Amino acid sequence: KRHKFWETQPVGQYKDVGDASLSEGPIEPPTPLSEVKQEPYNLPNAYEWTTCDMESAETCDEVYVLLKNNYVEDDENMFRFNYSKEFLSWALRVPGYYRSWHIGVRAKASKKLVAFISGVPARIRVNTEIVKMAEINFLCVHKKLRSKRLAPVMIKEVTRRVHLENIWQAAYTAGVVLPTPITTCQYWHRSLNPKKLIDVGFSRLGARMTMSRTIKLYKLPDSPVTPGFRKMELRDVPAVTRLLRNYLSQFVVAPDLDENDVEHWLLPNENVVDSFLVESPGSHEITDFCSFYTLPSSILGNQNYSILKAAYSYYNVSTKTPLTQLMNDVLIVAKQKDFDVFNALDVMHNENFLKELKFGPGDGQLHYYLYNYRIRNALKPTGLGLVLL
Ligand SMILES: CCCCCCCCCCCCCC(=O)CSCCNC(=O)CCNC(=O)[C@H](O)C(C)(C)COP(=O)(O)OP(=O)(O)OC[C@H]1O[C@@H](n2cnc3c(N)ncnc32)[C@H](O)[C@@H]1OP(=O)(O)O
Ligand SMILES: CCOC(=O)c1cnc2ccc(OC)cc2c1SCCC#N
Repeated sequence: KRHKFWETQPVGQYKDVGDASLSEGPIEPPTPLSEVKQEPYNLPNAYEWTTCDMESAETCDEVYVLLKNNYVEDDENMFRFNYSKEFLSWALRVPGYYRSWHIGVRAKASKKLVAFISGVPARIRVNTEIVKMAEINFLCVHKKLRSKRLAPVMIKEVTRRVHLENIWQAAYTAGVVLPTPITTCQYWHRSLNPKKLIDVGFSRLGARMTMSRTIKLYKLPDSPVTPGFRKMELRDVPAVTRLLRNYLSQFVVAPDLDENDVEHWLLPNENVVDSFLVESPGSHEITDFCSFYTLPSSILGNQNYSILKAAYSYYNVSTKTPLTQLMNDVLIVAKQKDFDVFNALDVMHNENFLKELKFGPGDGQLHYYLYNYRIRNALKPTGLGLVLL
């Protein structure tokens, strides 16, 4: 497949795959800041760049509406992600963020927001190297402006603005195959409300299964079973940071999280992220941690339902409680909070609980990418310790 834009970029090219002579690390060296293009890339005449100040409720709402109507849909156009405003604020206003990396495109005449792309700073460890990167997300062009090569301009502009902050690498995911994934993950889904998932057409009644039999199959206890299982609190940040840093050190690619990052990304934030831990009743030692984020989707073209309430597995650490038991407690809490489905990728140690806890494999894949950074050895999802939103 011809990638007229991606063939020009410092990313692993298909022709490089398997070339052992290429070393791990940056593909291109940094440019002297004085040589980075100072002015924005050109847009078609009718459009103009805008920086989206996500601290402004009005701008946050414009980004929310653009994504709600034009962001990612599944292949059967059954769902479209419906990231909430508070979620977008959380995902974009991260410790040390750059407002200039929240980039919009407006139609000059109407001032309507018609496209968006975002970057947030992150420290990502690749093997033993900790690399300052931009995590790129929420790339979106209005449905009416598709296939006009706007995306490459958006990508070059966010690249330029990231370069101006002396950062030369990025991480991103996509459902589409581009040059060249560092690994490819599978989505898995655990029904919590099987009746709704069947009604919307996502799930089908199994052969020789009645609806009541199916509901019984996915039934969960009313409350978690692990002694000492409780919501994470601010006072837990140091212990959770230690637990998580130790756990993530085993993966080839993982975020390098400090207490500030843990407080932002993992402290419970209503309707955005939920996190729990196991505190040993006797020693008060924190032995396990689990978390999920809330990402609803619009249900497209269904008379009875308009929103799918989905929870997405985030970071989970088990050092004492069996991972399967810990994750079953998370499913119990998600059901209590009226989620319809609990989703997980086959990253980290997730494959150890997926089948036993009645997850089913999805038909979508998620490809992970690094920009301007080559990884020497092919990476399996079990070697990946990074969950992007
Ligand atoms: C050092 C810092 C570096 C920072 C930058 C790092 C890189 C960050 C990269 C971004 C990471 C984003 C991560 C992220 O946000 C998570 S993935 C979600 C992306 N968004 C959506 O799928 C929303 C719905 N779709 C759209 O809005 C449009 O279809 C988009 C805007 C996707 C493409 O608009 P369009 O009107 O449909 O298409 P044209 O404008 O005509 O452009 C066609 C060209 O765009 C390439 N394309 C298509 N989809 C892509 C995708 N998801 N990533 C990268 N490239 C993508 C495509 O291969 C082709 O290039 P090629 O000819 O070479 O093949
Ligand atoms: C019921 C299981 O599917 C989803 O939860 C879901 C919801 N909304 C989407 C919106 C866009 C979309 O585009 C790929 C997929 C979904 C999916 S399946 C992949 C995400 C997971 N897990």
